Amino acid sequence: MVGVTAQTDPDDLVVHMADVGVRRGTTHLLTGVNWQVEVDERWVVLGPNGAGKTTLLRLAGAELHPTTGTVRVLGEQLGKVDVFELRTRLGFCSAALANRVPPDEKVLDVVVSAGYAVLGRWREEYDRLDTGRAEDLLKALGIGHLADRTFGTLSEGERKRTLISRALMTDPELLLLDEPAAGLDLGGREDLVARLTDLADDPDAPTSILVTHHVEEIPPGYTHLMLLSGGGVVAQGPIEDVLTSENLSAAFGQQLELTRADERFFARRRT
Ligand SMILES: Nc1ncnc2c1ncn2[C@@H]1O[C@H](COP(=O)(O)OP(=O)(O)OP(=O)(O)O)[C@@H](O)[C@H]1O
Repeated sequence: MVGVTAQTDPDDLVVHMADVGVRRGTTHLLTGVNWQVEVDERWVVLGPNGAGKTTLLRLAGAELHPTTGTVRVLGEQLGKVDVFELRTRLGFCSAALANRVPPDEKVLDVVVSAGYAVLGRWREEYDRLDTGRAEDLLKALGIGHLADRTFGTLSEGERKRTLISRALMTDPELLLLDEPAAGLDLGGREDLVARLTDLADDPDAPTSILVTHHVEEIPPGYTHLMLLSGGGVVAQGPIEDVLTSENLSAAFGQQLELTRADERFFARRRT
């Protein structure tokens, strides 16, 4: 395996998984995962459908406990910490969350309500500072003009950007993005990749982990890669070491050719 080197104190790691397995009945969703995410790293978790990517992200998001092994997030061990408290330090963005947003909720409220850990309620007296921060985040994601629209009227790309703004609202120490570009057209994907690149380049932005199926969706500025297949780690470490045609072919079970242009990646089947 490439790149497992760090001997950092586990308490200083953002995510620390040791021999982690997740099982449901007789199905092994993840097996033998060892992973260390350090402060300011930007990780991509890549792999085919059913590889275990979302399961891994939910562990890092304190939404799931491991069946075996230990998971520490922001220095706290799952099973020994109040996960509700821990989750206030995390920003999570997923399709599951998008489905829980009431369609008639105002975009600004979707974002500002993150500070109150609620969805679909807009009666709280939001602090002026919170509202200002939410407006700034929407602007930074290029959708400041949509603050007064309702969530249900947004395009898929606009929804994704609203939810990323929401995930950033509480100034999290770890940002978790589950397939942020899923369902976007080419222009929407490229726009989102550009926004995520800006975020990755921002020294004040949180450590982040992004799950995707597609190398084309890897934003420049992301530093590390975990390749998963069949619930196991195929390779992990710095992107430039790990993202190779060979590793990609092993993860996806077919002969793939990886090309790189500037800081972007493209893959196709070898002919
Ligand atoms: N509760 C469960 N019981 C049995 N199998 C499950 C359960 N939850 C998930 N799985 C299976 O575990 C595997 C990993 O699921 P997971 O959602 O983590 O994969 P993924 O890599 O995110 O997939 P995708 O890219 O398709 O979203 C899948 O084969 C899924 O069907």
